[in-house]
Amino acid sequence: MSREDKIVVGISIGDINGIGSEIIMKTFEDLRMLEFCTPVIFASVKLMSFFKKQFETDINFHGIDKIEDLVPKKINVLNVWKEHVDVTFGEENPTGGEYAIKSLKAAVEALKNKKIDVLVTAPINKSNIQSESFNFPGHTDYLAQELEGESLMLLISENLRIGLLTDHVAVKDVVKNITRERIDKKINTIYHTLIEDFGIEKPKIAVLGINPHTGDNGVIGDEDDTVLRPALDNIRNNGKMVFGPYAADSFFGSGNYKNFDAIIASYHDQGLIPFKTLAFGKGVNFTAGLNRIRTSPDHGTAFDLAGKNTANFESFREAVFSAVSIFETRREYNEISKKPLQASRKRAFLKKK
Ligand SMILES: NC(=O)c1ccc[n+]([C@@H]2O[C@H](COP(=O)([O-])OP(=O)(O)OC[C@H]3O[C@@H](n4cnc5c(N)ncnc54)[C@H](O)[C@@H]3O)[C@@H](O)[C@H]2O)c1
Ligand SMILES: N[C@H](C(=O)O)[C@H](O)COP(=O)(O)O
Repeated sequence: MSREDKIVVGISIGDINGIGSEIIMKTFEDLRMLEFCTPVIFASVKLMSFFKKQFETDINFHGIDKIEDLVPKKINVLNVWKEHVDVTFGEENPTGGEYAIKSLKAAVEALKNKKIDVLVTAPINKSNIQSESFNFPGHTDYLAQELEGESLMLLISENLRIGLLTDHVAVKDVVKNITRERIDKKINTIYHTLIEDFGIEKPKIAVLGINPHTGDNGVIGDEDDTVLRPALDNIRNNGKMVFGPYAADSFFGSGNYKNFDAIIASYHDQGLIPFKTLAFGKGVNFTAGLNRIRTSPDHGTAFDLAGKNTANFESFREAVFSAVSIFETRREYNEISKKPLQASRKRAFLKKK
């Protein structure tokens, strides 16, 4: 397989009744995208031809039956299935879930076997994907099982990175999931990803509190004092620049978030509400900490817009750019790390980022 040195970007189709197909095609309609990456869409040529007609685009696909046959400078479509599939835009139904998972499983297999360099996932619906063979609340949890490493859901944009201590966890279960072990693992992951994937030499990390006003000395809950503070003190004593816990309510409004390379929120909405308020449409969801790279847009299936040709594709395009950029930064970091005597090269790498 001649890849002409382009990074191979595998793309899972997501829920076929959502906006996934539209944002993928809008992204690759711009043929300049093919100058720095080779896309492979995991779906079927039949299905993609249906979408092409639906959205009246003149995009050209190159159908392949084996990943080894992919061609650089083409928008490759790997036939993961051959049968006709009914698309019913805007409908949450079992077909949408079934084919989303077929596509995702094939793409993750290719990622594990290094047939693709990075994976960019189009959005899935968390309800219709559930089955006996797939019982995960999202991509992050599935990838954490399939790949190696300690995963972290990390939302990134040009000026903001927010990671989550607990991600797809019901609010009633958040507190019991915030353990010393989890805090150590998540901080370790964000620390290493900032250095290795983003080239930041001495990362500064802020952590948001669990309770309102970080508990106000135990008046509104004591977990900030009994669990979070001791864990962060220990991490600090071991040399990492970790700050907080900060009261979450004023952290973004005050502008304090601009002083850090990344912010760790205690639970999903504490982190994702400010992120999506500040960066929606341009943000990227990166599964950090694993031995392979996966990104996705910062939004979901948007069934209300599906089939209408009005969805914004910029976040998906950013997800492709980010995956490629993280892949290159990590590769460079790993190459330099293999030659520890070249310390000056490593310093230069970290400074130039
Ligand atoms: N990466 C993923 O697979 C992913 C991410 C987020 C949500 N989801 C899932 O998607 C489903 C729907 O979730 P939701 O309704 O909470 O969020 P959503 O992001 O699908 O929609 C929220 C709002 O944002 C709008 N919106 C979303 N994407 C847009 C785009 N590209 N252009 C313009 N407007 C856009 C929608 O029209 C809607 O009004 C849920 O099952 C959720 O779990 C999946
Ligand atoms: N929490 C993510 C968001 O709101 O954007 C989303 O649910 C995606 O999760 P996965 O990447 O795990 O599918």
